[in-house]
Amino acid sequence: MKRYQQQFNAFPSDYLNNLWGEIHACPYFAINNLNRDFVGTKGFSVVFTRSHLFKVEQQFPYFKPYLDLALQTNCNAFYLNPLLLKEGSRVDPHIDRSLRSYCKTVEPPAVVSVLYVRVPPDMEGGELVLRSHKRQLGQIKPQINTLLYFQGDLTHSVNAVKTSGNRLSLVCEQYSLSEAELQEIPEFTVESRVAQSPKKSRRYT
Ligand SMILES: O=C(O)CCC(=O)C(=O)O
Ligand SMILES: [Fe+2]
Repeated sequence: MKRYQQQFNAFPSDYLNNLWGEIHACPYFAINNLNRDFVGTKGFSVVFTRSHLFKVEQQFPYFKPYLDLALQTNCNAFYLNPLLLKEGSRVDPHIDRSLRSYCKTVEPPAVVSVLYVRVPPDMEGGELVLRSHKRQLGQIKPQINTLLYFQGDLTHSVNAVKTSGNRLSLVCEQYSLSEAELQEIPEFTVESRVAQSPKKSRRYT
């Protein structure tokens, strides 16, 4: 694969509207606690292995068309997250490696797929910047209904959104793990601030 590639007009437009509605209606959809790099964003995450793809499709049927198209056959573990940015939100430079909380030795994903579900018209800011060893490879201006794939070991960031409106992307980190690593990954679990038990959730009082 090239370092990144884009597939334009990936889905029928009613699918994007459906995704938008379903993600907002989902009880897990809440202020993100992904990590400090995600500033002012909302979302939730579904962690699953290929053997439990059927569970994702059962519990979140609206993700199925995306998964059917975007999942790579050589990958066996996935971290799927809808991500909402509004005016002032940004994502600081990082390499996706969300499965590290389950398995310390995990390498970055083989590939990351991103579908742009909604983007404010005439959005200023909000570009995805891809880098390899400090060298900028591309600055991608999100377009609705574009499915982007990028090599999973690239450092990337999202510039602060300067326009009002919503930038919703559906991101999937796709890993090709060894059998031993795969044992450490939950077969199916949802991560959300909403799903945290009262004991675990931090309170700022
Ligand atoms: O929405 C994007 O363009 C990328 C978001 C991102 O980097 C992530 O969710 O890890
Ligand atoms: Fe990322």
